[in-house]
Amino acid sequence: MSASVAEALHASPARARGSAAVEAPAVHLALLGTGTVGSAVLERLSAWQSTGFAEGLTLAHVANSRRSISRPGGVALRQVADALAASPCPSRLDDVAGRLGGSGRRIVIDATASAEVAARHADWLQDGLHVVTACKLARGTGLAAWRAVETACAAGQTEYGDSATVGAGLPLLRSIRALRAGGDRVTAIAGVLSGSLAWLFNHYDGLRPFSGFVRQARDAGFTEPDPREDLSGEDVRRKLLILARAAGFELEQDTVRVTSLVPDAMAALGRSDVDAALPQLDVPLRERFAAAYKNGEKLRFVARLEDGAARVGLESLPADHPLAGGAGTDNKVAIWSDRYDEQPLVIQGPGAGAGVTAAGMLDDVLRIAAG
Ligand SMILES: NC(=O)C1=CN([C@@H]2O[C@H](COP(=O)(O)OP(=O)(O)OC[C@H]3O[C@@H](n4cnc5c(N)ncnc54)[C@H](O)[C@@H]3O)[C@@H](O)[C@H]2O)C=CC1
Ligand SMILES: N[C@@H](CC=O)C(=O)O
Repeated sequence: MSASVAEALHASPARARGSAAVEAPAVHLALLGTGTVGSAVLERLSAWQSTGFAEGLTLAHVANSRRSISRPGGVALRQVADALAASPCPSRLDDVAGRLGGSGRRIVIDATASAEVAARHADWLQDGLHVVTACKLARGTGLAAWRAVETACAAGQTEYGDSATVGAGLPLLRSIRALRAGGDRVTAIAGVLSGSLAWLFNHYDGLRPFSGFVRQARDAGFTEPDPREDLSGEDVRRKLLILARAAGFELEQDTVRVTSLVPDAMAALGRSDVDAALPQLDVPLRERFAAAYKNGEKLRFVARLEDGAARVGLESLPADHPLAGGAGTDNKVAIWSDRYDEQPLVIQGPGAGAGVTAAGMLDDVLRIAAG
C-alpha cells in the first residue's frame, strides 16, 4: 500500500458510503511496541481501512525498543516493519508527545511489556495525552503507581484505556465498574485470569513434558515475553490487583499471597537461559497432575479475592467445579456483588492472544476518540 494511513483511513469511509467526506475530529495515535500485540494492532488498523471505524484516526508515530518513525500525516500501515528497520530515528520516550502534535485528541497506545514505558503513563495523562495499554505494570503493581494514574487522569482530564490489561479485553473491568456505578458493592472475585496458564492446564496430560507445552504457549503468543511472569503467578497477581482496585479494594501488591510454579533455580536465571531450564518444571508438575488425577480433579491456576484478602495459585478442583470448565485460553471469572449475591456474574472467553488483545485495545481507542 503506498497511500499513507491518513489518506487511506480518511478517504475510505466516505467512499464506502458513497457520500461527501465529513470532517472527522482529529485523533493522533502513537503506537509503542510492534511485537506480538503491537503487530496485531497494526493489522486491525489496516483491516479497518475500507470501513468507517478508523475515520479521523491518524497513526502519527510508531516505535519499538530501538527505532521510531513519525509521519504527521500518517504512517503507511503495511510498511511499518520495513520503515522501522530502515529508520535512522532512535526510539525515545521523551519524543512521543511532540510527535503526536499539539492539537486534537492524542492517544498513546502502549503495546510493550516495558516498565520504563509504564512509568511514563501518569506523566502523559497529566499532560493531556490519553493512554491505552495492554501492559499491567502501571495499574497492577505498587499502589502508589495505581494512584498516580488516577490522579493524572483527573488532572489532565484524560482517559486510561485499560480493558486489555485483564482478560485480554473481555468485559471484566467494564462490568465491575458498571456494577459500582450502579450502586453495588463488589464483595468477591474468583477466577482463572491467565490465558497461558488456562491453555497449559487445559492441554497438559501428565504424560508429555510440561515444558513442551510451555514452549507451545509461548510460541502461540499467549505468554508474557518472559514466560516466568506467567508461571510465577506475577502476571495473575497484577491482574487480580487491577480487578480488586477497580472493585474498590485498594490493595498493596505484597498483600496478595502468590504461590509460584517456578523453582528458585529457574527464577534466578537470566532471561536467555530460561528456555533451556524449562524442563525443571516437568517433575513437579507431573506429580501435581498425578495427585489431582487420582482424585478425579483438575489443576487450575486460580485468583481469589475474598473478605478483602487476595491469593493466587494452583488449585486442584473437582472436575465439575465451575472454574474447572472452559477450553483453550479461556479466562473464567465469577464476580459477587450486592445484586449477584447468591449466584455470581460469570464472564468467560479467550483471555490471551494477539488478536483479542489488540481488539480490546482498539475498542478503548474508539471510545476515547469518540469523546
Ligand atoms: N500476548 C497476550 O496475549 C497479551 C499480552 N498483553 C500485554 O501486551 C504487552 C505486549 O506483549 P507482547 O506483544 O507479547 O510483547 P513482545 O515482546 O512481543 O513485544 C513488545 C514490544 O515492545 C517494544 N518495546 C519495548 N520497550 C519499548 C520502548 N521503550 N519503546 C517502544 N517500544 C518498546 C519491543 O521492541 C517490542 O516490539 C505486555 O505488556 C503483555 O502483558 C496483554 C494481554 C494479552
Ligand atoms: N500472559 C498473559 C497474556 C495476557 O495478559 C496471559 O497468559 O494471560
